[in-house]
Amino acid sequence: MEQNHLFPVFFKLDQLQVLVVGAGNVGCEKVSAILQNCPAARVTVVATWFAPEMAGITEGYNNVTLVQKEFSCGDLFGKDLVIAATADKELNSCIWEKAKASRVLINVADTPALCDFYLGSVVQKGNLKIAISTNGKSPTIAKRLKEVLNDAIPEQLENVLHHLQAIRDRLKGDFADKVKKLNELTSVLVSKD
Ligand SMILES: C[C@@]1(CC(=O)O)c2cc3[nH]c(cc4nc(cc5[nH]c(cc(n2)[C@H]1CCC(=O)O)[C@@](C)(CC(=O)O)[C@@H]5CCC(=O)O)C(CC(=O)O)=C4CCC(=O)O)c(CCC(=O)O)c3CC(=O)O
Ligand SMILES: NC(=O)C1=CN([C@@H]2O[C@H](COP(=O)(O)OP(=O)(O)OC[C@H]3O[C@@H](n4cnc5c(N)ncnc54)[C@H](O)[C@@H]3O)[C@@H](O)[C@H]2O)C=CC1
Repeated sequence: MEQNHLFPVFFKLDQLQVLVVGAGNVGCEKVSAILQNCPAARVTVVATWFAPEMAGITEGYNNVTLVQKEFSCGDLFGKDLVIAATADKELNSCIWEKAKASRVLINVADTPALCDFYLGSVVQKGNLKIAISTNGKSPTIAKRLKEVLNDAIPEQLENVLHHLQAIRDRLKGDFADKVKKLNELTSVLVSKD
């Protein structure tokens, strides 16, 4: 079977600078996804025009800056991640070239080959977060699977996480002891009986 070789990580976007170029449907979706996951994300959106929805999506977020202008190389300065979401293929690959030259990680929304990273479909239940990727095969299936998992995961899991954190903080002994105790305590979750 083919395998998905993407390596998943969870970014702290309140400690990083994100640039989104383009504020049409796709730019709006990406900014919305970022803010739903990390309301304190530091985001700059550069676009020649802004879809009206962008105002609503970013309203009240003083960590988001909207700049109406054409993209220029200087926009990448000080950025950690870039999402190119313009409908102009040539411009997207120009942004890609400049990002690579500056060693800024880039996602070109319409061109998987020019993505250093993909956005995932995200299940969120309190402190739990599950990111789903189909290796770019079908984002729609990722979205559906998110809905299935969202329904399947009980709300009470949040309580379990809080209790486990309290136990984890209280456990004495060395690292190996703690690992053993925590594994014993949670074994019931995966027992076959
Ligand atoms: C490779 C990737 C790169 C990236 O964007 O990061 C990528 C690429 C492309 N998406 C396209 C289309 C659509 N994308 C969505 C939706 C989502 N797309 C997302 C991620 C990713 N999309 C990355 C792979 C993730 C993986 O590994 O599975 C999600 C999960 C996360 C997010 O974007 O936040 C989010 C669901 C969020 C949610 O709700 O849970 C829908 C459905 C919808 O909106 O309902 C459609 C229309 C239906 C269709 O075309 O399938 C096109 C064609 C563009 C065109 O034809 O013009 C390309 C380009 C191509 O494939 O060549
Ligand atoms: N990865 C994904 O999830 C998906 C990707 N796409 C792709 O994403 C791309 C964007 O699609 P839409 O948002 O619908 O396009 P759109 O035409 O609605 O918006 C394009 C945006 O780019 C901006 N822009 C254009 N030239 C610019 C420049 N020189 N400098 C700064 N900003 C500039 C415009 O001002 C506008 O805000 C398309 O190529 C589309 O195929 C489409 C659907 C899903």
